[in-house]
Amino acid sequence: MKNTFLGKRIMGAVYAFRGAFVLLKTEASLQVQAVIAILMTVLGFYMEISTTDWIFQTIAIGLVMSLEGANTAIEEIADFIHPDFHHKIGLIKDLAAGAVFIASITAIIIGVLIYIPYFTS
Ligand SMILES: Nc1ncnc2c1ncn2[C@@H]1O[C@H](COP(=O)(O)OP(=O)(O)OP(=O)(O)O)[C@@H](O)[C@H]1O
Repeated sequence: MKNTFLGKRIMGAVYAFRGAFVLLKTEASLQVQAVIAILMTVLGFYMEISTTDWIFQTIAIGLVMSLEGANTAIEEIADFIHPDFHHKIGLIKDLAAGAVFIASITAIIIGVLIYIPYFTS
């Protein structure tokens, strides 16, 4: 079963699920983002936002959390290949963190654009 096409896809999903679980269990910034995601979901139900708004909110949450996961993987690779201080490693980590920062600003703007009409009507 493990060497069949379907078996390999299932095992890939299991490994990916394990990675997501490790991220949630160990990464403080991802835990904070998960709490914010839950709060925004509760707010979405409370304000009864539209399906389109749910789509944008879900994409914004997924974008930030998945980029945070990629950022963590990049940090792990950087520490593995060069555990000592090096300006290139610093730059690589800053660039990866910068990507999460851009996604976070985007998510905040999306959130403001979604909820302003609900709070002002
Ligand atoms: N080996 C290194 N060489 C040079 N600069 C580094 C190195 N490690 C970290 N830095 C600098 O410190 C910053 C923080 O790095 P760190 O690995 O502690 O990530 P972090 O932002 O604290 O993320 P996390 O809390 O998820 O580990 C980097 O963005 C980089 O500027």
